[in-house]
Amino acid sequence: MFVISRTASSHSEASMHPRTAPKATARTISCDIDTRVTAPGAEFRLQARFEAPGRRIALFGPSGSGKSLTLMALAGLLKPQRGRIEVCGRTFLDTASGVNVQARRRNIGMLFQDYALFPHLTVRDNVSFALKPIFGPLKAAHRERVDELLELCGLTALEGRRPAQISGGQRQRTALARALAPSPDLLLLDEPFTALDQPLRERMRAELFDILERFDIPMVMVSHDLEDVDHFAQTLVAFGHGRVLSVIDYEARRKSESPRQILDPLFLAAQTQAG
Ligand SMILES: Nc1ncnc2c1ncn2[C@@H]1O[C@H](COP(=O)(O)OP(=O)(O)OP(=O)(O)O)[C@@H](O)[C@H]1O
Repeated sequence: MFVISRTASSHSEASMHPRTAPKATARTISCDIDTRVTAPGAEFRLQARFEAPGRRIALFGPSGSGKSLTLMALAGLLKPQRGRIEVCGRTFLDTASGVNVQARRRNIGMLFQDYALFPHLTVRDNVSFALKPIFGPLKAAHRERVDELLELCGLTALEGRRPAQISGGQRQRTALARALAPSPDLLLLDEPFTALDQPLRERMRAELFDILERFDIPMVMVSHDLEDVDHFAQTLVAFGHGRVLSVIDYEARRKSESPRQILDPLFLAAQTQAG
């Protein structure tokens, strides 16, 4: 679907141009779910209701407020007891009519804080994983896509190494390249920078932003980090104690307010609700 410059010598120089115009589908995520998750001696009720426009959506809120569970429901890894989820014009879940699109059919790329790389596979094999047929080698077009992603993410020289033999930032890039390999329609990121030190976090934020823009992929990011939110969010969905407290046009508010002016009251509201 995309052409990546073959002449680029490093990921920072790589250029990628959509061959087609950006997807015209409505870039809205609407979620209205009500479910309980239980663990021995504990139960958590998640009532996440929001409609969020924009290509970069941040789910923001204190620890334990239901952000990751909501992300899992979007991905199809958690089936809510009741509700409806629509992503960019596609209905993924509608419990009233019995619709529940399987996770692997949602065409969603995921990047989690621990990266979940296969430790026994090389960087190249990790990136190729989702494209690999059960038997036989990769198709030529897929091999080319993996080559391009390795180059774009600055991993070509490391393609033969295993996750234990590369740095945290390189692991993060490998996980990102793997998430992008099947040309996902949506990228879900759960605290993707948590494992990185501050200078690397800043660099990876910039690199991820650049890659998302080049691929023109909408994304939903879970974070309770003010700088992550400020770097990425167009729309902010604020969580508190299993509920959505508000949906904010972050980009518009940022024109006249600082991140703290926007985010501090949300944290306060979440704590008040929890208390
Ligand atoms: N599989 C599960 N079974 C039972 N309870 C769970 C399960 N997964 C999460 N929870 C609970 O649900 C609540 C919300 O969890 P969730 O991971 O969505 O929070 P979060 O907002 O993403 O927090 P954090 O920012 O710390 O990751 C927490 O109290 C958590 O302990």
